[in-house]
Amino acid sequence: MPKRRKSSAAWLREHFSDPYVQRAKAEGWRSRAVYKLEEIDERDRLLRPGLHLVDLGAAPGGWSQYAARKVGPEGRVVAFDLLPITPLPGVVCLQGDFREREALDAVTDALDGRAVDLVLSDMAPNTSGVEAVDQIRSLALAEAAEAFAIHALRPGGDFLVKLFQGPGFDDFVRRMRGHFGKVVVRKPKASRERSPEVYLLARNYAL
Ligand SMILES: C[S@@+](CC[C@H](N)C(=O)[O-])C[C@H]1O[C@@H](n2cnc3c(N)ncnc32)[C@H](O)[C@@H]1O
Repeated sequence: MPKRRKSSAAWLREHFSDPYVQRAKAEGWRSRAVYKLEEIDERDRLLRPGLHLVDLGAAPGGWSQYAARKVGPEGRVVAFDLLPITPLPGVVCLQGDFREREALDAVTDALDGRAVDLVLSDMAPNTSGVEAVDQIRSLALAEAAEAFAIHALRPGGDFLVKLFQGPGFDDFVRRMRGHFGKVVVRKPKASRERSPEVYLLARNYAL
C-alpha cells in the first residue's frame, strides 16, 4: 500500500498549533520556512551583504524576505514562484512555472545576464497524498533547480536545494559532488521530523 499523508483538517490543526508558525507571525515573517533558512545560514554562513541570488519556489516570501535583509542594498534577490508573491522591499518577484523555458528567460533577464552567487530552491510539489508520487515530483523540481544553478552560478557560487529522501536522492547527491567542491545534507529543526525533506547545500561551484 502506498504511504498516505495527513488529511487536510489534520494538517490545518497541526499548522496553526505549530510554534514556528506562531513565532513567524509574531516576528513578521511571511512563513515558518524562514527558520529553516536562518538555521542553515547561521551554521554555514551562506548569506552576506552584496550577494546576488535567486530564490526558487519563493512564495509566500519568507526566504526572500530574510535574504533581502542579509544581502542589503548592494545585493539582489530575484524570487520566483508558480503563485503570485506580494511585493517585498529589495526583491524582484516573478511568477511562472519553473519547469518551462520562459521561466529561465525571465530570471536571466531580471539578473541583467549577470552570473549569480547563490541559488536557493525551496520548491515543493502540491502534495498528492501519496509519498512515492510526491517524492518523484520533488526530485523533478530539484533537477530543474540544479539545471538552472549550473547555468546561472558563477564559479565558486553556492546552491541550496530542498529534496525529498527516496529513489534518486543518492544519484542527485553524487551529481552535485561532481559539480561542487563540498556537498552537505542539512535537516533544520523547523523541518518536521516525519517529513522526508532535507536540504542539500552544495558550495564552491566549479565549472
Ligand atoms: C514550501 S513553499 C516555499 C516557501 C518559501 N521558501 C518561503 O519561505 O515562504 C514551496 C513553493 O514551491 C512552489 N513551486 C512548486 N512547484 C513550482 C514550479 N514548478 N515553479 C515554481 N514554483 C513552484 C510552490 O508554489 C510553493 O510556493
